[in-house]
Amino acid sequence: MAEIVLEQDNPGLKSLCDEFRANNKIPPEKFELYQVKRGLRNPDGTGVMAGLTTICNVHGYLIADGERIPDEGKLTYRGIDLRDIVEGCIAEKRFGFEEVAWLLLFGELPSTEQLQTFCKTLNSYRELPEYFAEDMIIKAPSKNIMNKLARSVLALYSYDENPDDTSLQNNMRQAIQLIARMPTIMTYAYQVKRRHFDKQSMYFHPIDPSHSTAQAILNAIRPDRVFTDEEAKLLDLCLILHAEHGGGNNSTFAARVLSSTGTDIYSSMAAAIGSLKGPKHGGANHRVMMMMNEIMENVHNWEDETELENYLEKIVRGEACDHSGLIYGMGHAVYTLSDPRAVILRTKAHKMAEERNMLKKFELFERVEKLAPNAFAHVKGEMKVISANVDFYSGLVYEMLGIPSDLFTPLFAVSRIAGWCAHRIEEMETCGRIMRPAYRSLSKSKPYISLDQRNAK
Ligand SMILES: CC(=O)SCCNC(=O)CCNC(=O)[C@H](O)C(C)(C)COP(=O)(O)OP(=O)(O)OC[C@H]1O[C@@H](n2cnc3c(N)ncnc32)[C@H](O)[C@@H]1OP(=O)(O)O
Ligand SMILES: O=C([O-])CC(=O)C(=O)O
Repeated sequence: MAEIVLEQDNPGLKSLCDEFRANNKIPPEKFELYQVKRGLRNPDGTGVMAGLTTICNVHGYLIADGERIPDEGKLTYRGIDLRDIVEGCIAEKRFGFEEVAWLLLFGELPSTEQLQTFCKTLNSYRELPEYFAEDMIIKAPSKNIMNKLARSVLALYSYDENPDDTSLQNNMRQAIQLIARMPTIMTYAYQVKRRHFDKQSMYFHPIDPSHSTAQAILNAIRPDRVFTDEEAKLLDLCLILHAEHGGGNNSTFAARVLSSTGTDIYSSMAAAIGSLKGPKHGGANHRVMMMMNEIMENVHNWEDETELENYLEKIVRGEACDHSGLIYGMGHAVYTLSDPRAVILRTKAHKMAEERNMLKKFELFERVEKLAPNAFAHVKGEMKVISANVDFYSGLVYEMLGIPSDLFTPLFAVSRIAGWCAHRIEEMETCGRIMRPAYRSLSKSKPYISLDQRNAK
């Protein structure tokens, strides 16, 4: 008998899938019957309470008489309203991402001296270990930068003399080094991807130790290393907005689940990166731009709301775009009326679009944001309150900053690693019990049949 050719559309592979389908059915009603919290959600859609945290609070609804009442979203880092952090940094004309990373890790805003020391420390760790770029990034390029980020973070284990020590001191050292190195890994991986897959020039500019995280990124991805202070501050704002979102978002939860086993930081951060890559999570910012490009190509009159809504309905029916049935950048597990990060990004995108003569495109985004809930309601028959999430406008802002789409989701990871590390440390220092939920088994007991008897059937 020949072996099965493991290639797309091969009949042998298809028959394996038929075998799987025939033996692996779980009727959807069983979830209700056994009161299984599908997606770890309560019947009203709220998340199952899985832990306690002092790092962040995500507010998206009110509960009255046991019902979820939609509300404007509010996000606080260590108790401080995200909007106040953003406004504070803008008012003082400062970069804010490093301050936020400190706040998330340690629990209080830093003093000037603490902030300066922290920035210097980050800058002194931006360079990767000797031969890391050559051996881990250049030699094995990946067309997906998130994949390369995860692999590189995991590989850092081999370059760490003390990788498995999970004491607070060692976790803190590793966390700060990772926050410092993520931009370098991301930009190197991007350069190698350009050269290898896109057949373009690759450049490794020297790292400037005086740069903030946002400046370091622009310095590394611009061929001429030129960028304005306004551009760097805008990227910094995006990093602030993406740094943290509570313990329950999928990637942070993944980091916490792995950390609860006592495994090393590199394993838990690689898992979080893998989670964030998913199109229902951080990967949505890339999908939004793909979806909007398709809308721009297929909707004849961008100002015709009926034509646009019809197209959005096609997307929800799974007949257009990636056929997932999702309008990317819309909806959220917690937020209902608004995601505060999307509100800030919309304002920024509007201003940038005015300055760059791109208002027509921005207004199309706004129209999609307005019409998506109707399209969703018409197709699904549900009047669910959905609004734009953080991923809806971020790609547009990055695009206007000249940042390639390859980096949209990786930039999310470069920022969110601050939150992931804070949660890992909190999990290990304050919880200390392995996460181990249960799965109800639906399998029926059956005897083992010997190979001869099976063949005789
Ligand atoms: C940083 C972030 O992770 S932000 C989120 C980024 N993700 C996206 O933008 C992808 C599009 N949005 C979605 O897929 C969802 O809204 C999520 C993943 C964000 C939240 O999912 P849930 O909490 O399960 O959403 P919720 O309970 O509100 O939705 C339930 C139903 O509405 C559907 N739905 C929710 N949002 C959308 C959407 N944008 N487009 C189409 N259908 C949607 C869900 O698929 C689900 O349908 P089903 O019951 O037939 O399976
Ligand atoms: O909270 C979530 O489920 C997803 C999200 O917005 C984030 O992680 O920023």
